[in-house]
Amino acid sequence: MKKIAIIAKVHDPRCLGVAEELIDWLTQREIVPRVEEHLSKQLRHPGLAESAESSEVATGADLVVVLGGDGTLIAACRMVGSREVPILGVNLGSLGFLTEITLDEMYPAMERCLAGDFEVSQRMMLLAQVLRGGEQIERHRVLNDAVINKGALARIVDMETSVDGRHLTTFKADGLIVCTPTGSTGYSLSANGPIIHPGLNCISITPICPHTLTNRPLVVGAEASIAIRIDAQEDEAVFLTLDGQVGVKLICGDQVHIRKSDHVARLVQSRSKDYFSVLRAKLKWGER
Ligand SMILES: NC(=O)c1ccc[n+]([C@@H]2O[C@H](COP(=O)([O-])OP(=O)(O)OC[C@H]3O[C@@H](n4cnc5c(N)ncnc54)[C@H](O)[C@@H]3O)[C@@H](O)[C@H]2O)c1
Ligand SMILES: Nc1ncnc2c1ncn2[C@@H]1O[C@H](COP(=O)(O)OP(=O)(O)OP(=O)(O)O)[C@@H](O)[C@H]1O
Repeated sequence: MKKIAIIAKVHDPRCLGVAEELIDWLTQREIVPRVEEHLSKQLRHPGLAESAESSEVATGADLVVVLGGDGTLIAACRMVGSREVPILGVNLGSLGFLTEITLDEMYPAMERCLAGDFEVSQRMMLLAQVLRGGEQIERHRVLNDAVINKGALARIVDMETSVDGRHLTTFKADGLIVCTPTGSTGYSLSANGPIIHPGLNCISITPICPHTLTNRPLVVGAEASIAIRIDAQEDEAVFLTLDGQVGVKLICGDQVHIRKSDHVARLVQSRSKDYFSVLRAKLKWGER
């Protein structure tokens, strides 16, 4: 393993410091890492790392090291895109549900990665498309979720939803979360969605505050094709938010199509913890 990319949380002095140390460590092993331009500009010795645009930082890499929190890891998955490069997430954020390697574990984990001795957890992602007047105007890959949400005005949004071309229901709600098993512990969890083990391949459709006594989150198969038609007044703001980080303004009649991506994210696993211990430690699951 010779080509390593480093993606660090922006404007974070702690992440910058750890990145500097990691670059020194890699330099001693005759590896020239690649970093994003914003990080390169802040390094004390920028010559020790190649610099690339965010969209290119993972090109040709054997491993991507993420220094930050869950948000940085999610953003890194978008930068990796379809390349399926293994991602080692080192938690320098607050929760660190997805970035499960601690700073103490970073160098032993790096040693193992360089020796090719590591396991990855393969995570399904979703592809979300927005169609306006039958034309695709947006296309995004997400690790966690695609969320339709109303704007500031407190009006219900009507979302006519079908699965594999069959009518499911018209959700009347504040919004709708369509998430992967990885994303099930994010926003969907807050909307009473189920916790889904990331080893499964499936999609959860979780309404946000539906105005009914009977709606419950629905889990469909990974091959399902979900279509949601937005029915809102002209002056109402409705948004599609991808992984909580990219926003698209929707208008009445827009169709949001969501299905499994052809590509997976590959997260390097910690040797010291498993998914259930992370659930207990980070989300206090099962505590009473
Ligand atoms: N009410 C909510 O719970 C709510 C609202 C908006 C977004 N979100 C989630 O935040 C995600 C974006 O994360 P961010 O860090 O960029 O935004 P953020 O900084 O707003 O973080 C939200 C929190 O969710 C945690 N988180 C993110 N993905 C997770 C996952 N898969 N499992 C468990 N915890 C997770 C983060 O560590 C953070 O503590 C979105 O994809 C969405 O799932 C949650
Ligand atoms: N390199 C990067 N490229 C793009 N966006 C980034 C990058 N680093 C951080 N971000 C953005 O900064 C936000 C905050 O980062 P992050 O979530 O990692 O920190 P945190 O809130 O401290 O940690 P946690 O998510 O574990 O609570 C992310 O949602 C992401 O949008």
